[in-house]
Amino acid sequence: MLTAHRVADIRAAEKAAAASAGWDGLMQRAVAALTDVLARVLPEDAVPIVLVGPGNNGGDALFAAAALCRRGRRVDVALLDRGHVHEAGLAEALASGVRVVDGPVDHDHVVDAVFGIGARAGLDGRAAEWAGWVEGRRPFVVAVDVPSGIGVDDGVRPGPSIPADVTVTFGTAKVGLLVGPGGLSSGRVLVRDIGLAPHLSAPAAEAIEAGDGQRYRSIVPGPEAHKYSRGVVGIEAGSPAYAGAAHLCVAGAQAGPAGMVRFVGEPDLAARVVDRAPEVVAGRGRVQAWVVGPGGQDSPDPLISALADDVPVVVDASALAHLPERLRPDVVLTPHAGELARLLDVERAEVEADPLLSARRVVERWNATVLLKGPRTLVVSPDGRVRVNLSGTSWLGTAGAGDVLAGFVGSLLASGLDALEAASVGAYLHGVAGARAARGGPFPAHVVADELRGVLHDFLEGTLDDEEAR
Ligand SMILES: NC(=O)C1=CN([C@@H]2O[C@H](COP(=O)(O)OP(=O)(O)OC[C@H]3O[C@@H](n4cnc5c(N)ncnc54)[C@H](OP(=O)(O)O)[C@@H]3O)[C@@H](O)[C@H]2O)[C@@H](O)CC1
Ligand SMILES: [K+]
Repeated sequence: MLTAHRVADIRAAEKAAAASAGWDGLMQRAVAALTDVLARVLPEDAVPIVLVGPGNNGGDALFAAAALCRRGRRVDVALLDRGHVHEAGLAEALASGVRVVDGPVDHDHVVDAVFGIGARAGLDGRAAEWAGWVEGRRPFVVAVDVPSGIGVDDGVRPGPSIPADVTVTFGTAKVGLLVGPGGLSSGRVLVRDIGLAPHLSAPAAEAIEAGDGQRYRSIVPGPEAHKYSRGVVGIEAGSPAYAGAAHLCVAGAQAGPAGMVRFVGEPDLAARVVDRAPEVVAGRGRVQAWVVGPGGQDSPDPLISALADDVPVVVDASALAHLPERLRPDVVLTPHAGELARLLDVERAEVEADPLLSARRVVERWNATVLLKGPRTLVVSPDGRVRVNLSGTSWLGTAGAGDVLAGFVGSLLASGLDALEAASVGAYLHGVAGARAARGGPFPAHVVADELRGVLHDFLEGTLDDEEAR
């Protein structure tokens, strides 16, 4: 599990760690980690420019620049403000042969050490000019700890910023490296240990990784299992206009761990679903989780009757327009940004600018778990836990992919995972399945359902490849 913390918690952990390692000791661990990454990701013959701000973030990079020079590399450094700079770092850089220049010119490699966790979101003045230069030239950028200009705790990007290809972050990830525009500006996030772990509080957000399958072995059927013990998922989905949503939702559910899928809907549609998926049982009966809404009619009835069963419910698409006053934590709402904006009666752009805040508002308003679909799908629980999904591919933006996801999450709920786990495992594996499907180029959504089965198997067996999952 990748963990992310808020700045206040990181500062507290640093303080505790510094009590034994000393502040300089901690910084030198960060410097060693940064130097190591820079030496690997920057070509030998490149002359990077290090953009240095006033704080310790700039200090880290000055020491790392010095270390690279001592290894025979050439490094340029530009100082945001000569009057405010990590003096010991600058002295070591100068003594090691770093060249101080006015600013970036024709550099193809940039190390962004303007601001770290002391950053306020949005750049102005000289830092904003540098951001403009980066935007125009598009060099390869390595961010030190965080890309400068983003909100470190929330991933907002209210003004100019310096997007990174790689972010080397110390001790733990920051929430802003994962969510919202900041998450999309951080490139590949490499977390490097500097000894904070024993001092960190509970993470503010987590992201499932390829190696986490062992945690979910409870969904593998035991020797005594039968179809009912594995869980039954009930689906009310599809309509004459969107018959395909019923098929795709069922396909998603069948790819999951539940032992049986029940389908409730118009007799014609139910007959077509069973024709296509003969294992499906049409008609009502006991279920351990419901999925309502994919491609559904504009009616409150499916959600009302699903909620009456008192089992976990996935509420998707058309059903999102019919929420009662209050829900329960075992209800998973699965809006995309536009649907979530409608729930909050705000513009879609407002949701996209700060998805975590927007998702939290819906969680608080309805007391339900929210899975906010997007390039970085978020899952937020009423108990405060947050998961960010890092798997996937832009090719997943395809009609029907959400129907597959809703069915798959329903199946995970029916098998006994709690709402946050079912939603986040579902989003993660759905993303991996999309990435696998995309190896052959664009794909229709039913291929995601086909891939899910194998992806779930590999995840649980511990054989999923981390590279494939990104
Ligand atoms: N502590 C440790 O043990 C370790 C720390 N480490 C490293 O230290 C980094 C944190 O260092 P840091 O605390 O010095 O903060 P950093 O972000 O470099 O500078 C803050 C300064 O910038 C200014 N400023 C901010 N935003 C601005 C804006 N938008 N526009 C203009 N100005 C702005 C801000 O001004 P202020 O907000 O105070 O007015 C303040 O003066 C951390 O990310 C990691 O790299 C590692 O070495 C491991 C050990
Ligand atoms: K930085």
